[in-house]
Amino acid sequence: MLEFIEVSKSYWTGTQRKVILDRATFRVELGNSLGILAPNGTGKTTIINMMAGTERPDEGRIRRACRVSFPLGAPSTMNAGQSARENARFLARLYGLDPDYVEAFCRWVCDIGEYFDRPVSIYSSGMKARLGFAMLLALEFDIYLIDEGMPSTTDVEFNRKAGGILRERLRNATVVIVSHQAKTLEKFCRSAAVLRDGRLHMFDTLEEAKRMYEYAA
Ligand SMILES: Nc1ncnc2c1ncn2[C@@H]1O[C@H](COP(=O)(O)OP(=O)(O)OP(=O)(O)O)[C@@H](O)[C@H]1O
Repeated sequence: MLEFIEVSKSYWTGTQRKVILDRATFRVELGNSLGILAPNGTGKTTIINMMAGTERPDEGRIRRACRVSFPLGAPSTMNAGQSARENARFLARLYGLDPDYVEAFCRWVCDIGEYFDRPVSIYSSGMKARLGFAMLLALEFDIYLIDEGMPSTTDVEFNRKAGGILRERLRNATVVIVSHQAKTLEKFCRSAAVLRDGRLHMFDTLEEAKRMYEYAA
């Protein structure tokens, strides 16, 4: 279970205070994947980063009683000067896993041929997205954090494979996806929330959340 207790977070923009969360209390229960809907610039990434622990709340507490992932696509998960192979093996050592397994898994998921052994700095954005997804799914977490949906590649086959892997993983794990569009959440989330004016409004179904999101838009 991942719990926010009376969490407040805001930024000073230079002229005013931008409130992301205002004494927000909510829980992500294991087995109940959650989608959070919010317009651009309202704080989705900040909330995901607070869930991951890379951003601190100004006030309140965040309890993680399970293994919570780093966010999918977080730039800090890859060393651009190293190859996908080196990144995968480093990640394996960091998490105490077999480097041969993690390398083989990432090589299979990425499917980027000889580029797997070339530095990440020369990859296209689609290749980086594939590697980010592979590195996240190579590790076992109870809750996977995804910012703005699955990797945005144009490769239909990869998208199908990635969706299949995530669905398989969700038999035993939970996902939190933040997005500005409901379509991104449809495939993977059971319940949903809408972020508005510093509050997270929780709903049992995505349909209910969509109604509030679209009504208030
Ligand atoms: N370190 C910071 N200092 C000041 N303002 C910040 C900082 N980080 C984020 N913000 C502001 O806080 C707001 C929320 O940012 P955040 O990136 O969490 O939003 P988002 O909903 O993920 O946006 P997008 O959908 O555009 O990616 C934005 O207005 C952003 O400019």
